[in-house]
Amino acid sequence: MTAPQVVVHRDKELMAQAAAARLITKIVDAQAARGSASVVLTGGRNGNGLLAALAASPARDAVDWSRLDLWWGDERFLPEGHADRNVTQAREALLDTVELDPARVHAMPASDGVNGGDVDAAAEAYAAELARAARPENHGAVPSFDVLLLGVGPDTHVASLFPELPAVRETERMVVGVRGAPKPPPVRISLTLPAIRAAREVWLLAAGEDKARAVTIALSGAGELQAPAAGAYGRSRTLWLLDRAAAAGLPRELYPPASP
Ligand SMILES: O=C1O[C@H](COP(=O)(O)O)[C@@H](O)[C@H](O)[C@H]1O
Repeated sequence: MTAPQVVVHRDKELMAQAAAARLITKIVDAQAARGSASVVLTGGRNGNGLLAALAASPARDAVDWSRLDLWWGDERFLPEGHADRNVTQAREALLDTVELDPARVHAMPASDGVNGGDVDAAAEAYAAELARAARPENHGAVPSFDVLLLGVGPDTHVASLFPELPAVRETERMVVGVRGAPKPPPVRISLTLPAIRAAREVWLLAAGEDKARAVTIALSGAGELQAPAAGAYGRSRTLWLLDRAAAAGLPRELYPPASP
């Protein structure tokens, strides 16, 4: 477990731009070191804000997009192309504007795909795809993602791991089907906490007043069953990227000294 590091930016626009710059650097460094990079995307407002900022950044041309594997931390289990699917929103924000290798874009299954409406079968299929991509040196059933992004929900959910639902208790499987999510749609697919913790770096994004309570709870010692964001950490680094509004409830000792 890595201790959380907190960075606070002035507002959500600056947070998105700074996170995009950070992600570009991380991808370029991973590609220089290992030939390719892998990133797990998140849905939600802050995740899409980061992708839009990346699309607008001139530095995006420093990335070799054809040597980037993209995975998803969760997906709303809806038909292919549905406007509420995280992959649809990511395509609109960034993916359709860069030269990705389609074989390296690992979208989670749709509800009208080969598994039909069986969300458990769809979750198993995604787990199998992750397992095929894992290398022996990864020591697990998922690749060692370079960066795994997570938007933090106002209820402290991350990916589609909601407080007290069975998915957040999962300790064996890497991907699960989720039913009864309190945020629509109720049926989803999610990486589990063990899969999230296989990442080298986990970056949690939260901006806006409506996230302040969740951020304070998750960073103040709450348990992961009650506050799933508290259980999300990376092997080398856990970074909380916030704006001032989301950081407003943090106790002084958690607030970074050099914040504006
Ligand atoms: O439904 C979801 O919500 C969370 C958080 O979204 P936000 O809009 O409150 O920032 C997101 O992380 C997740 O991927 C998504 O499916």
